[in-house]
Amino acid sequence: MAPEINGSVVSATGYGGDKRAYVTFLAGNGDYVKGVVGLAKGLRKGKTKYPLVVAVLPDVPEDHRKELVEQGCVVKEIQPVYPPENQTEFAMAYYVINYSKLRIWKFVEYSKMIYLDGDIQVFDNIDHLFDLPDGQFYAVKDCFCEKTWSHSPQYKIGYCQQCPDKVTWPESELGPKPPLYFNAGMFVYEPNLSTYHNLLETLKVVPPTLFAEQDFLNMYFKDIYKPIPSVYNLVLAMLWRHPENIELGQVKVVHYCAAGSKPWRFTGEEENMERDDIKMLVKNWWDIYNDESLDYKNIIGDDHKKQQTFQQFLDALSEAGVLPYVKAPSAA
Ligand SMILES: O=c1ccn([C@@H]2O[C@H](COP(=O)(O)OP(=O)(O)O)[C@@H](O)[C@H]2O)c(=O)[nH]1
Ligand SMILES: OC[C@H]1O[C@H](O[C@@H]2[C@@H](O)[C@H](O)[C@@H](O)[C@H](O)[C@@H]2O)[C@H](O)[C@@H](O)[C@H]1O
Ligand SMILES: [Mn+2]
Repeated sequence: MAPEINGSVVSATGYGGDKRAYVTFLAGNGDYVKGVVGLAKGLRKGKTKYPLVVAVLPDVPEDHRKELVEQGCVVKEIQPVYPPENQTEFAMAYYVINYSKLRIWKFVEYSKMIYLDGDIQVFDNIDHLFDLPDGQFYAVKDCFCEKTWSHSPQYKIGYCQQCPDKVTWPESELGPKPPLYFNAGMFVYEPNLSTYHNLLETLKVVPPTLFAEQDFLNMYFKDIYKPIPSVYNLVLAMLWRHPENIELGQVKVVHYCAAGSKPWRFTGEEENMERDDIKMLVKNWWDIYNDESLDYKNIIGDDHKKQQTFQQFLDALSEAGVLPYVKAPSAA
């Protein structure tokens, strides 16, 4: 039995025991904070049992952090991670900041986490994914058919893992078929300090490529990557690229990554944004974002709020190294 401090359980290894949480990443002082607020409210609507941790870069302003705490998020500041100097053109210039996502491997006060991009919405309870067997890296297969892939060999020959029989991979010209490739907007993983340090050391010697940290994570975890169904991360382009692979009514998680699809910036002018299913998914996102009954302040009673504040106080002490991870006594 782990030792106790002031009646609170301290996990024996200073690690998270069976502590679980969702985690997302927020950078800059722009409008992605709306995505994270929407995600917090969507997880609450699905009655998740677990908190949402937000890893924020130093450039996230105080008012955005305050809004996230008021929405019940656990805000943790991280330092940026930059890839080695290189002339690489990323598919999107801003992808360079996405390497900072790697900091989430050091959140070892949690034993298992589900990472979700800030442009993702969860429309159903997916807590059961935390029960997937340890030791694997779970994520959804990506699609190579969008223009963002136009510099890749896959795109140039019309090959996509979503329909591997459509174009046979030309082994004689391009070598062995690439391993299955996941979209890094959503994944189930276990924080671990030695993995964290090894990720950062490996990054120093791996030249950056088109899809930045997504490519890097695919290379790093290729031996333990386990695909999970697209219902857990609907990359929107699947709706027009591989409709035969999608049953929209079954989708639990939607990833607004297609060009022009970010709900909080939606104009409907970009290609495919005039589609009825896209307009419906954007409306579904706004319905949650605007639903005041899902605001944290309207959900909890005062004693829970005190408990939340006390836990954040303990988190701060543990983060400062004053205490190993300490779990506040349950309010129940
Ligand atoms: O200005 C930015 C750009 C990105 N992000 C975070 O980085 C993630 C990955 O970027 P994005 O989702 O735009 O990439 P995509 O999935 O569209 O390729 C976002 O979801 C946010 O969580 C952010 O906070 N601010
Ligand atoms: O930094 C690289 C990013 O690569 C991925 O986004 C891509 C990918 O999904 C392509 O397949 C789509 O075509 C494209 O639109 C989309 O931007 C991740 O979603 C994101 O979290 C992040 O890792
Ligand atoms: Mn995304």
